[in-house]
Amino acid sequence: MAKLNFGGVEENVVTREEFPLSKAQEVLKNETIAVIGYGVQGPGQALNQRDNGINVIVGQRKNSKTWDKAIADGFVPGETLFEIEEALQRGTIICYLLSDAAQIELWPTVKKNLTPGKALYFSHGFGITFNEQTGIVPPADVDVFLVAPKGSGTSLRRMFLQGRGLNSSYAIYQDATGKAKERVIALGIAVGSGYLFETDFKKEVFSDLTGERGTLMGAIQGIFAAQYDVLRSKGHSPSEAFNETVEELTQSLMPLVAENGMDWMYANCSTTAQRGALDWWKKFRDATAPVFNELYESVATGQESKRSIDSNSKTDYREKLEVELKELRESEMWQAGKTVRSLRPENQK
Ligand SMILES: NC(=O)C1=CN([C@@H]2O[C@H](COP(=O)(O)OP(=O)(O)OC[C@H]3O[C@@H](n4cnc5c(N)ncnc54)[C@H](O)[C@@H]3O)[C@@H](O)[C@H]2O)C=CC1
Ligand SMILES: CC(=O)[C@](C)(O)C(=O)O
Ligand SMILES: [Mg+2]
Ligand SMILES: [Mg+2]
Repeated sequence: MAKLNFGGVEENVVTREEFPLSKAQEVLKNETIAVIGYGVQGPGQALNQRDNGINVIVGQRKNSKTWDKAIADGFVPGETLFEIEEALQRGTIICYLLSDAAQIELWPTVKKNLTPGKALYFSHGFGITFNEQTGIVPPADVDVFLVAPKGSGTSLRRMFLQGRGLNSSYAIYQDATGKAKERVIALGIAVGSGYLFETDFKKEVFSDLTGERGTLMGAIQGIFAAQYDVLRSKGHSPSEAFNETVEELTQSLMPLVAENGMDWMYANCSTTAQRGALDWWKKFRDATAPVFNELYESVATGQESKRSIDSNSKTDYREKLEVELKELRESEMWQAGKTVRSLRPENQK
């Protein structure tokens, strides 16, 4: 555990230095990690664990697309790939990586197989925090914890293969065995986390639901669309509007922010741009703060979780999501983006 200063606030974090992979392997050496769900997080976490020498198996619905995906990834039916109930019986740590809505439906089967001393692992605080909506109340004699990668499972795997690591939060909800902390940290390292920071189930889900509806996915699409539409309404071409709204950000400026912070990115732009950005950013902050407060309230009161469960429990939830994703994809802005991406020199045939 390292104590680091985050903008004046001291936090305990876990780095690979004081909890190396060898220690994670030692902690987990007698465990069978059963990854239930092979959508986005499932593959990333299962493959990284396997590459890290952890005894991991996958539980999926037989002859489903994701069953076939697990086979294509090298999991072997009857050896490391099982139908869900058998994987639950074999697993000593159950990684519950179905979609949050699907976790509700399967919970009775999972609960039945949570025998004393096992552990129930999540990558989101959703099911436990909103258990009045989900019904997910674990038995008292099992460990319950989470490792929440702060990013897509696809990135978790890509970064692992590049020798990098996606940061994760971790939280312990129940420590029935007295070993919950070492189990959760070991798993955090085994799934390929960069560093681990501590949270609790409620803070993880409140922040995560806010972030994905806010700057990470929802607000960013909204601000892109607003600027693009204004530029187009003033007669700017799609190329000019898209490059000025998205392409320059993703290709040039965000990598500079990632490298060394916002002031570094500003300092690598013109002084004209710096003056303007420093004059305007607070205006955007003040205009959006009320929306973020409304969003957080909607998360904290369970409205967002209810909306997610109601929508994503319907049998045609994926088709419904695809209709709206198609609208995004076929919007002028993102159609212009498709052409802009194709014109990147590295994409030229
Ligand atoms: N997508 C991501 O990168 C991230 C996900 N998480 C969390 O990880 C967990 C898993 O998320 P994802 O991988 O995105 O899930 P997902 O939405 O991709 O679904 C995972 C699996 O659940 C299966 N599934 C769906 N409905 C089912 C049902 N009724 N019965 C049996 N299986 C069913 C799907 O076929 C899929 O294989 C969730 O708690 C999520 O909040 C956390 C961080 C990032
Ligand atoms: C990728 C991630 O961290 C999200 C946006 O919270 C999610 O996929 O739920
Ligand atoms: Mg997230
Ligand atoms: Mg999320």
